[in-house]
Amino acid sequence: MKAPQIAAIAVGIALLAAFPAMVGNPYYVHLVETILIYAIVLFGLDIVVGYTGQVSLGHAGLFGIGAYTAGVLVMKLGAPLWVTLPAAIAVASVFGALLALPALRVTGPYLAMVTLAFGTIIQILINEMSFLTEGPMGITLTKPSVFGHTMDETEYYWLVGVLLLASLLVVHRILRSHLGRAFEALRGSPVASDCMGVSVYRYKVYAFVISAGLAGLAGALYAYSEQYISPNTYNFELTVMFLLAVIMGGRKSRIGSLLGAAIIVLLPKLLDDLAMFRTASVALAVIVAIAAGVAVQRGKIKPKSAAIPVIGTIALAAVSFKLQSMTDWRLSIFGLITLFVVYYLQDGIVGFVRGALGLRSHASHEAAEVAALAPGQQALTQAGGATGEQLLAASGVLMQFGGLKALNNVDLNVRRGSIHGLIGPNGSGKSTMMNVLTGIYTPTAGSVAFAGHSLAGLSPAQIAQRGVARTFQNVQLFGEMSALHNVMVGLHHSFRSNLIDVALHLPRYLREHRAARLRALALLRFVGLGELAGEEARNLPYGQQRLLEIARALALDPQLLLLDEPAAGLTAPDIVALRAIIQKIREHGVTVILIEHHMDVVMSLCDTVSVLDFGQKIAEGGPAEVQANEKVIEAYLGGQAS
Ligand SMILES: Nc1ncnc2c1ncn2[C@@H]1O[C@H](COP(=O)(O)OP(=O)(O)OP(=O)(O)O)[C@@H](O)[C@H]1O
Repeated sequence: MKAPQIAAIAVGIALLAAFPAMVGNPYYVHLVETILIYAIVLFGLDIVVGYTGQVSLGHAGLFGIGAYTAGVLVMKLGAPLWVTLPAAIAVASVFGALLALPALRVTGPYLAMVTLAFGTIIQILINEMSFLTEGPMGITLTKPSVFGHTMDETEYYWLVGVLLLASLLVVHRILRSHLGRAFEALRGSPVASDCMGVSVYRYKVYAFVISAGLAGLAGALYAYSEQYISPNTYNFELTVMFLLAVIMGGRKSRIGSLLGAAIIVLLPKLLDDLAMFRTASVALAVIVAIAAGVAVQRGKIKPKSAAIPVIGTIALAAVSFKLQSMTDWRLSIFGLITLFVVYYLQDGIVGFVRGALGLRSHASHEAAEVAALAPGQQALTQAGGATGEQLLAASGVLMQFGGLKALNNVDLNVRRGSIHGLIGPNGSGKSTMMNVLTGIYTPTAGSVAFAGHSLAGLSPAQIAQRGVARTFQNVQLFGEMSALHNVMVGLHHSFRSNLIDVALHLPRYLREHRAARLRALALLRFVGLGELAGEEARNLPYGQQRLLEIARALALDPQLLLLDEPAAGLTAPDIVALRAIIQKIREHGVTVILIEHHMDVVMSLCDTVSVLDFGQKIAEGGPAEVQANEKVIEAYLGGQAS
């Protein structure tokens, strides 16, 4: 972290700590306390929404579970704070795991509906279970006691501040670690995550559990803060507010969460007070005008797109001076502001400001790090096993989609250390074979054995962990992540660190992180992408995206690498470089199955070539032999051959 950043954080913390003394008014202290508590929920919700890309409308329910766990423990057992907070985290985490179950089956609007139902059920249960929760009457609590001393409003505010900072640090560290990269990867491409050994199922559950734990902690803090809890609080409106706050503040950002929390707490208050609303809307118009001016000048956005937010905020400021009373307009203005932010600032306020000021979310010194990398830094490890022995044996593979036999009784035997070509006309079943070998499709009949062990019943992630890596015909990168982080997802298997190691930055995690980073940089250099290590994958040209997929697959330390049309979309010089890369991969003992339409690439690289046509293997042998095979010529050229 750079010195100005550290100074800014120190000033922020000092201001936060001194706030009660500065304002002196308990109402404002309570307001900021609520913002801090909501921010803890939003840190968690952002993991689910911003990082893994799932929708959750169940977080108000989880927040309520935290509040009621603390409330019930205090009411029934007189439990102290050090019991209620961990209990709230634990109970909410268990419910978070339950909430994750539908996310494993459905996505998008369906998931929104299921999580919404979850939240509603929780609210009803709290209402109905009067023997435990006092039902609609609610539970009254006092501020917590520590060592026999009951905290006052300011002391409790400090406690919330400390827990907010602790949550922020832990969440930030998790999201910067291999766990965070796994969350982000499953948003970018679930199928590629699985094929990198990062189980989509497992990491979705982790994300929901961590997120729920934070909601539980925040709920418990909220119970003490309000000193009264009732089921009405944890309703649909609150859950929508939480979601809006993440979107408005800016997803994948802790500052965005804090900003979002401030908006949802302060905006309704602001709309209650006309004078304050006028001042705030003028301030907003000035800020937006300056930000838009800077962005246009730097060429980040076009004047036309800058005009809409500028005009919108100026119009809002003008309207504020026309209004005589806020009462009738409160909800309409709230709705309009929300609509405006969500529609025009799709990356949220933080995303907009970052874009306008040309700031990057990731550090951009990766390219320099590659340049400084020791020449001997190893990219590939030597794959074990005796060259020439059978590595992969697929026999009698049948893959049926309805009436279509995409693969019909196909045998494929691949020797260790070889480059095995798999060719055939379009639609002949090559990619289907890849998907069968990597566990994405379960074959209708037949068997696949890898290194002497059957792959039957294994998930794609388990097959990847056994040493089978792949690239995809339609590139499947994690678009929002840098090239370096894409490769580091492939190195997920090299981490043994758990949540504690990550949260506390224990030596084991730091060692693994450093090693993985160096290895990823070396892999990028290996495929010639060293200069672009810090670039977001989606911004790379198509050909380089293909090379990045190869680097990511190699990060798995595979014994077998499946390349699905790696030369597609590459220029002639790039194809020459690709050939050299594939040769080097083989020299490291990695076996390669190569699907390719560029026949010169196949013929110059492959030791053996198998040819598929209409799902059946029609020929197999050395490149020259296959090229001269009449059935192959017929398949490729149709009737013209004869
Ligand atoms: N999930 C699926 N559901 C239904 N049909 C499928 C599915 N996947 C593949 N197919 C069909 O199986 C056949 C083989 O497709 P596949 O993609 O394996 O061919 P390919 O040899 O890789 O072709 P190309 O070179 O064009 O990529 C095609 O007819 C395709 O439409």
